[in-house]
Amino acid sequence: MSMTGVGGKQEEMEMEMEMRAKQDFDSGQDITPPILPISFSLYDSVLSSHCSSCFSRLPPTVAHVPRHVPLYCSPACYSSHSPLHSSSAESLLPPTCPDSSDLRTALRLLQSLPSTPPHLHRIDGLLTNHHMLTSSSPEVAAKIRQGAIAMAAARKSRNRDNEGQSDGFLLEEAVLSLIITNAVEVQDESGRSLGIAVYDLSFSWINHSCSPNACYRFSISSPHATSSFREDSSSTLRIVPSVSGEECDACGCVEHTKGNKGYELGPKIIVRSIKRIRKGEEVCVSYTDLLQPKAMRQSELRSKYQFTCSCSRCSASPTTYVDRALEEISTCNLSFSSSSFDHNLYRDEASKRVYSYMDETITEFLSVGDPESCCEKLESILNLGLHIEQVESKDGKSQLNFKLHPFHHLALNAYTTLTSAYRICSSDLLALHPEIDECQLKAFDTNRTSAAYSLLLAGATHHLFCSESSLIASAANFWTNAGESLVTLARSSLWNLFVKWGFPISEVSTIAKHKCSKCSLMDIFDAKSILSQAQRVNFEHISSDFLDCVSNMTAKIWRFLARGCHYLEIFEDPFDFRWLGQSWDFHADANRNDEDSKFITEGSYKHQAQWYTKERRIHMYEVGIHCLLYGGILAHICYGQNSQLSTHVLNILYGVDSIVH
Ligand SMILES: C[S@@+](CC[C@H](N)C(=O)[O-])C[C@H]1O[C@@H](n2cnc3c(N)ncnc32)[C@H](O)[C@@H]1O
Repeated sequence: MSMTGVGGKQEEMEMEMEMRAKQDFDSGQDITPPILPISFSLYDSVLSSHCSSCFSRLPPTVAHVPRHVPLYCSPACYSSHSPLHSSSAESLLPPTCPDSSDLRTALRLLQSLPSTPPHLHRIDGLLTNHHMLTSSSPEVAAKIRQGAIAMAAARKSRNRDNEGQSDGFLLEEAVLSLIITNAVEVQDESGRSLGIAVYDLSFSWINHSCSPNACYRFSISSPHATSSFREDSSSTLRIVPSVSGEECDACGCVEHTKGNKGYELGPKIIVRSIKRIRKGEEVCVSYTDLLQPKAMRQSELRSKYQFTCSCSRCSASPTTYVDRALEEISTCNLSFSSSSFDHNLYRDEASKRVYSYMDETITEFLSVGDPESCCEKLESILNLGLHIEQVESKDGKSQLNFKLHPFHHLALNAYTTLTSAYRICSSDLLALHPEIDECQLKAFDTNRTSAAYSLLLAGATHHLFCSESSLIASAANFWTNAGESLVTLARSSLWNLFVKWGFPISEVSTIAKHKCSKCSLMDIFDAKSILSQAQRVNFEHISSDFLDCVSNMTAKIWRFLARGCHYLEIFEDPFDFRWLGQSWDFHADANRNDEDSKFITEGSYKHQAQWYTKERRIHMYEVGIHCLLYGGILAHICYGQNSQLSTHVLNILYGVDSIVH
């Protein structure tokens, strides 16, 4: 079989497709309806906890389920999905396949195709990149070939009479390549990865940009769910296919949104604008993590999707501020006097070493689960940096020290991990010794440090978001997390400890009683339509009012939150980074005042309790509310009013408001 197949015009098949806006959009508008997948599969690791058809979470079960047997939440899911599972031959895949979700998704798609589709470069309009992928690297080619062999073997044993089998594995290879090129990872509301899905042209023809004007979200709901968070499926597709800027007549193929293979259920995808988009402008989403520096993004896009990104962010000259910050490492020469020495030579080496050290630490934490050791190791690299010796010169050996800039992408990853590692330390302490006061105080303090890291992460990401607005989804998530940490801590029953010791600490009240008189965040958030409000008031004003307000309030608690943590104490303010120059370096003790030193060194734990005042509790609560409201507004813009993140914010703010333990 030829690569471009029989009877097709090669030129036509090899055209690069893209999607363009049918009309003008403001940021925060759905530009597609919820689109059903044409093929999808859960990851092996969640097969026993999630419905294989709609991806919703199953109630916990004690029954032993054999590996790779799909489970369903309802008869509707069973009848929608089970026949395909049986006919696609996926149960005949060798049990040794590592994670077979790619192969299962490919087998399901294959099942609905004619045995010899006319083209292997595009199948059902979707680009396979087969030729590029199989000629790019021997490893990728081998992986595709092995997968194709396993798929062909499974199909062969299903059709014992070998009916419809071709001699080679080209079709299997092409479909597997299509999955690699077009599949997206499906995540639940908490960001947990559940599996992969492939959508029809209306989504799959959207190209990538590192400064995209659109993002996507998933709608996962069980057919029997009574939840009110159903997506509005009445909206229409408001983007059109185009070839090099010219609208093309393929529109007919994208008008249907039910999934062209007849799936009635499955994780739906919705595309939404995150910037203003003019009619006719290309709509792009991101295929990669936008908080990675340029070199990492480019390398991932090249190896996975076979293209070199030339978007505005990648081709900016000089490199954008955000991309410089994400990889900024300061170099300090500890014992070498020659100024002619080229530090850059060692910078790449240092980056690699720091990367593998952090990667190992985080992987170890996720697998072994030792949060204390993880915190110690990550903070040591953040504080002390990495020393590289062995620099030979005419003056002898030298020692260089490399430190991550606080916005370095590895530092941002470290803040995320430290937030959860400190939180786990706190619950471990409470679970072990719930009755011992010292342990409760320690648990409170580790939670305080966790909240401080989440605030620093939100502040740092916000700083980058101000220069690169497509980072809105990260900003929404990090502000929400920071808000949740602070509000939870302010509501915590651990404050009773200080009351017990005779410190008058009143409980925090309802959200409404803490309405801020200086900003209108709560009104904007409470308005039925946040978005039209946000647009009217002008989003930039909302952001700057929020930052003014939250900075003023945080100034009253930051030292308290950061206390006792060497790295956090370096930051005088988690939102003001103007003091960080290009060649930044820090002296951890520089910002610590006498009061702070006393706090760390002096007296018994009861003596220290005087720092935990009702004013601090209230400020903490109010900062938390501000972060949640702002995170909720951002979430609304990038995910929509009924999205899981917006609902989560609402639940924290109002759902459990009356429950103050
Ligand atoms: C999901 S498809 C997108 C639609 C595709 N352009 C088409 O013609 O069908 C992904 C593939 O599109 C191409 N692509 C996507 N974004 C691109 C970009 N920014 N620059 C160059 N090629 C891109 C790459 O070949 C990639 O593997």
